Amino acid sequence: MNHSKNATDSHNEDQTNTEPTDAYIALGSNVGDRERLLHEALLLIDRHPAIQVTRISGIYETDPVGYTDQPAFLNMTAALSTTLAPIELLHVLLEFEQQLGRTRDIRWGPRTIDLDLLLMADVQMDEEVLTLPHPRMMERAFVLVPLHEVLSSGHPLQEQVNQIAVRALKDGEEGIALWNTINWPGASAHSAN
Ligand SMILES: Nc1ncnc2c1ncn2[C@@H]1O[C@H](COP(=O)(O)OP(=O)(O)OP(=O)(O)O)[C@@H](O)[C@H]1O
Ligand SMILES: Nc1nc2c(c(=O)[nH]1)N=C(CO)CN2
Repeated sequence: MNHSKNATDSHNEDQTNTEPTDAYIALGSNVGDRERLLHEALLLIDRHPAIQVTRISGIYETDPVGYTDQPAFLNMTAALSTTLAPIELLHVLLEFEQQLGRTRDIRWGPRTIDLDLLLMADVQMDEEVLTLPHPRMMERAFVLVPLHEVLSSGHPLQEQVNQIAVRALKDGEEGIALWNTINWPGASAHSAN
């Protein structure tokens, strides 16, 4: 990736944080060309001057959870490095959801793309507009299975995430199966570096 990501870029005028921070996001899609939408979302995110996609997981096909009368999802996760503050990153993700045709009709219902912010360094906050860590992530195998592929070694949640993910894959009861991997330029395995 040869995008300019310096702090003087016009997209960065509101930036409050100049040190890059690790963040983890979950991506989901169950409407339209699901795989293309995930790929488009990653490209939009990586092209943002203050964000770099550093690792991506495989893509998993998953049974719908919560509201079950809807098509299967494709889910994946990505590790990011960003100089944005948490709320700024959330707004960028919400803007990209809009660009990719996201509408909000049924809670937990079908969507072209869902971009959830899971973790951002050791930030903890509990506001309606942004709760970190994501309040439902530890109960969602469709998040934890791909997350265990990209979580940095030594991350405080690594052991817990790995345990749940390995159990979900072994039991085979969570309706999760590896679907594909995205061909990401410069990627070795699932790394986007
Ligand atoms: N960690 C977070 N990541 C993304 N959105 C969040 C987060 N915390 C709070 N929100 C808020 O939740 C709102 C609704 O998000 P969204 O429609 O994607 O929910 P959902 O994906 O249907 O359900 P869930 O939140 O259970 O994943 C967003 O507009 C955002 O302001
Ligand atoms: N399998 C699966 N189920 C879901 C998903 C999702 O991404 N994958 N997202 C939801 C709302 O965030 C609700 N249910």
